[in-house]
Parts: sequence; structure tokens; C-alpha cells
Amino acid sequence: MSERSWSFSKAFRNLFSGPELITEETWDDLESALLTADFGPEVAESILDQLRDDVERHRVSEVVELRRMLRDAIEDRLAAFDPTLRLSERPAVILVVGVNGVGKTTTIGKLANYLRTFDKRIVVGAADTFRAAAVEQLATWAERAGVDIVRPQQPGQDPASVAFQTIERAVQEGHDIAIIDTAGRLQTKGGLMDELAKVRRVIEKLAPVSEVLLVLDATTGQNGLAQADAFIEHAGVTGLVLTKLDGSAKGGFVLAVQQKTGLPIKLVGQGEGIADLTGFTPHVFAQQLVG
Ligand SMILES: Nc1nc2c(ncn2[C@@H]2O[C@H](COP(=O)(O)OP(=O)(O)OP(=O)(O)O)[C@@H](O)[C@H]2O)c(=O)[nH]1
Repeated sequence: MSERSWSFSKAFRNLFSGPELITEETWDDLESALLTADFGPEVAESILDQLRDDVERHRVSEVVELRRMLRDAIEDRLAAFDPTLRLSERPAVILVVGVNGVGKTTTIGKLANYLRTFDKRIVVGAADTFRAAAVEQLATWAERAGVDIVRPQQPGQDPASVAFQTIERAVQEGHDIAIIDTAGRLQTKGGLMDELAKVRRVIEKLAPVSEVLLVLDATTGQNGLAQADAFIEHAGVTGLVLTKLDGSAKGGFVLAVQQKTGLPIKLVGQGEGIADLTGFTPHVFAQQLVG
């Protein structure tokens, strides 16, 4: 398997080419590796403190052992959040939100395709009526994934009415899951939040909203988190999707983002292809991160 951009392998290659026994330099190198990977100072410090304690308590002296302990520490922290998508309602409604360009539409295409492999009947709704190109982009993904789509009947149609029509169709035609694409950009943040609240209110006349997924671009790392606040505060977010992890050196962001928001990562995007979306498995992720 090719090395992932966010893997620690390189940092560990340096550590492993040095002395096999843990020295002060090992701790310095580990701290730099954690900070470079965007764990953020607080999480990095807390992991280092925990490892120092454990190393002392168990009288560990070898770097190989430290690596195993790091992997376990990261896995434990990642696993404190439940990554399961809750889709038991019929139809299960998934609202996908986030600022523009983070990968909402792409994620919906990949997610629809993934859920289809479980024989689910899916409809997507193009409630991003702000840009005509966004509707076309979603239509292309829907076709590739082999799922139905509800489009606006005229340009600029109220997003809430497109969302309503999508759920209406899901109910009438017996779709298992409806996924709603929303706009990422409006003149003001307040306007965007009001619009999302309205979309939600209108959907809930027909069906409960099962998941509100906030999409975050991993390449922006902790800097991108500021934009997330408003969504978390106002949109009732139930889970996070991290996209573009394939181009990111910020593997530590995965843990930092869960700790900072208190929300679980439910899906991870690692490429532009239709198959480049997976669920989030702490064990696998910690393995790939630490090596
Ligand atoms: N490398 C990589 N690129 C991605 C991933 N997810 C999305 N992209 C790319 O990111 C760009 C933006 O994706 P969109 O799906 O259009 O983003 P959006 O959030 O719907 O954007 P708006 O409709 O403008 O709000 C596209 O070029 C995608 O191909 C990913 O996991 N990895």
C-alpha cells in the first residue's frame, strides 16, 4: 500500500534511524512530529504526558515499544467517539452542510454510491440552488452512483422547497435514504444559518432528520475549524466528514477536530474518485497514522 501523506512513517523513520533506546531527543522528535501533524499543542502535550508516565511506570526503554504505546494512545482517544451513521428511520434523511468548496457534493456522490452497495434505494436533493453548476455537478454524481435526483424546477428556487420535494418523493417512492446537498455560500453567515434552519424545519414536516453531516477540508487543518463553529452552534450537526485527507499532512487533525468539537468523525474522503470514501475506524486509522 502506498504511504499516505498524513502518515507518521517519515517522522518515525527519523526516530528509528536514531538510537534504539528512548532519549530526550526521542521525546523532542516525537513532539515535533505531533505538532507537524496538526494535533495542536494541547492534544500533543496531553499525549506526551501520558506516554512519559506510561514509559516510566512500565520501565519501557525502547523506541519500538514507545511507537506501539503511541498507536494505542491515539486509538483509545479516537475511539472515545462513536462513528456509526444513524440511518434507521425510513426514509433516513441526511443533510450535508459546510462552507463552499470543502467537498459536500463530491461526498454525497461517494456516499450514495457506497450506500447503494447495501441495496439501499437513494434519492439526492439539489438544495444548493445558489449555483446552477452545483446542480449539474450533483446530477453527474447521481448518475454515476445510479441514484435518483430531485432538482430545482427553476434556477434560484427556494432551497427549502427543493428539500421538501426530495423528501416527498422519498416517501412516495419508498426510498430508504434521502441525502440533501446544501449551499456553502451566502452573503452573510446569518443568512446561511437561517436558510439551513428553514431547510430543516420544512423537511421535518415530513420526516425526522437522521444525520446532519458537517464537511471539513482536512488540508485547512485547525485553521478551518473556526468556520465550523457557526454550523455546530446553529445547524444541529451530528457528525463530521473529513475530506481531502489524501492531500494532507495533517493526520493529527483527525483527533484534534473530534476533541475540539466533541463530534464524531463518521466518514473520511481520501480522493476524488467515487470509491474514495470510507467509514471511520479508529483502529485502522491509528495503525495507518503511526505505522
Ligand atoms: N483530493 C481530494 N479532493 C476532493 C475530495 N473531496 C472533494 N474533493 C475536491 O474538492 C473540490 C470541491 O468539491 P465539491 O464537492 O464541489 O465541494 P462543495 O463543498 O460541494 O462546493 P460548493 O458546491 O461550492 O459549496 C472538487 O474539485 C473535488 O474533486 C477528497 O477527498 N480528496
